[in-house]
Amino acid sequence: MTLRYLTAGETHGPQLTAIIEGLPSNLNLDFEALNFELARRQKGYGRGRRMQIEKDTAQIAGGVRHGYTTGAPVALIVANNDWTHWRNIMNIEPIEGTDEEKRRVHRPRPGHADLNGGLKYNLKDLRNVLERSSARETAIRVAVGAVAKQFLEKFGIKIAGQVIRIGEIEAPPHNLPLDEMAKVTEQSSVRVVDPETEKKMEAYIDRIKEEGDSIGGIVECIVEGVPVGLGSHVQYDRKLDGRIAQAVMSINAFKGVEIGIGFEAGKLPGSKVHDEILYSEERGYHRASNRLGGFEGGMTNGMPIVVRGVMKPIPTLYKPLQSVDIDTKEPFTAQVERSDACAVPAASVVLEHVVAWEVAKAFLEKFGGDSMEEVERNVKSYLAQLENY
Ligand SMILES: Cc1cc2nc3c(=O)[nH]c(=O)nc-3n(C[C@H](O)[C@H](O)[C@H](O)COP(=O)(O)O)c2cc1C
Ligand SMILES: C=C(O[C@@H]1CC(C(=O)O)=C[C@@H](OP(=O)(O)O)[C@H]1O)C(=O)O
Repeated sequence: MTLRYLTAGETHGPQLTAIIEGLPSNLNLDFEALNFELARRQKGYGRGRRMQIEKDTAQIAGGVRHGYTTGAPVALIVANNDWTHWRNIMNIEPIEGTDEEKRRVHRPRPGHADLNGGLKYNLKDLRNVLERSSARETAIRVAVGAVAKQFLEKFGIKIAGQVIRIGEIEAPPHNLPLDEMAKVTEQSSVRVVDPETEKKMEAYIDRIKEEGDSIGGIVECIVEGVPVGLGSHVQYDRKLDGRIAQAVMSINAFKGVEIGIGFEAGKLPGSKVHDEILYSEERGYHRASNRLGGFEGGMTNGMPIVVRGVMKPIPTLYKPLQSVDIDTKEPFTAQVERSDACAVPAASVVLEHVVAWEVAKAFLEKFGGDSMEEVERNVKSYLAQLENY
C-alpha cells in the first residue's frame, strides 16, 4: 500500500481535513509534538492579522487509539477560528441577499489564483477560488507532514529547515549541526541562525510593509539519516528528487526548487560538482562532499538531502496593482484588506513537512510493512545487506 493523503476545506470554512492512508499500525503519535509543528508554522515576522485569530491544533478523528495508529486511515482536523466571522459568507445552504451581503469577489488579484480559477471553473464569485487556493491549506499539510516526521524519527531520520534569504538580505553560511541549527532558528523571528541577519531581515520587512509591498525569499530543508536507496532510477515517477521537487513546487507561491547546489551546477565544471566516493570500515561508502544534495539517479546516496525552494512575494498588496473587474471589464487598481507582507519563515516550516512526507512515502515503498514492527524488521535486514555489500 502506498502512503497517500488528500485534504479538503476552505480558508474561512469551519475546518481543514486530511485523510492519510497507508500508515503502519503501532506508530506512537506524540500529539504535543504535532501541535508544536503547527504553532511553528504560524510564527514568523511579517505575518498578517489572521495569525492572531488562529491557534492551530490538530484533532485526530480516526485511525488512532490510545496514542497508537491502528493501520486504519488517519483522519486529521485543523479548525479555523476565523470561521465564526465568516459563517454567513461561507454558508453552504443558499442565502438570500445582495452581492454585498454575500461579499462576492469580482476583482481578481494579479499573482493569486483568482482569475484563472474563475475562468476555468466558470465561477463568477472569485471567493470560490480563493477560499481553496489560500495557503491556509498548508496548516493541514503541516499536520500530515508532522505525522510523517514522527514516523521517520523512529528510524533516526531528522529534518530541519532555515531561511536563506528574504528579499535583498541573505543569511551567511554556518556550520552548525542539524539539531543545533533547529534549536537556534526556533528562537529566531525569521528562522535564521545569525542574530544580525535577523535584525536586518526584520527591518527590511518593515520597510517593505510601509511601502505597501510584499516580499519573498529562499528557504532550505535538510534531511539527515536517510539510508541509501530511497527512490529509484528505473522509472521517471519513482525518482525521489523529482517527487520532492513536485511537492516543493506545490507549496503556495513557490516558483523554483533546487537540490544541493542546484542551479549553480550549470556554472561549474564536473570536477567541482560531483561528490567523490570514499570507503572506510566505520562509515562504509560515503562522499567527500555533498554538492548533489544527497541524490544520484533519483535515489538517495546516504548523504543528507538538501532542498531549497524560492517563494515569490505575497500577491495581495496594499500598493495598488492593475487588474480588471470581471463584472464591468473595467480596469481597477486593487485596494486590499488584510494580508501577510512576508510569509517566508512560515514557508520554511511548510517545506520541512512536505519533504518529510515524500521521504516517508519513499521509505515505506522501499521497506513495506503493515505494522511498525514489520517495517523495523525490513529496515534492519536491508541495513545488514548494505553492510555486507
Ligand atoms: C505560508 C504562506 C502564507 C501566505 N499568505 C498569503 C497572504 O496572506 N496573502 C496572499 O495573497 N498570498 C499568500 N500566500 C501566497 C498565495 O497563497 C499564493 O500565491 C496563491 O495561492 C497562488 O498560488 P501560486 O503563487 O503558487 O501560483 C501565502 C503562501 C504561503 C506559503
Ligand atoms: C490563513 C493562513 O494564511 C492565509 C493565506 C492567504 C493566502 O491568500 O494564501 C491569505 C491570508 O488569509 P486571510 O485572507 O484570511 O487573511 C493568510 O492569513 C495560514 O497560513 O494559516
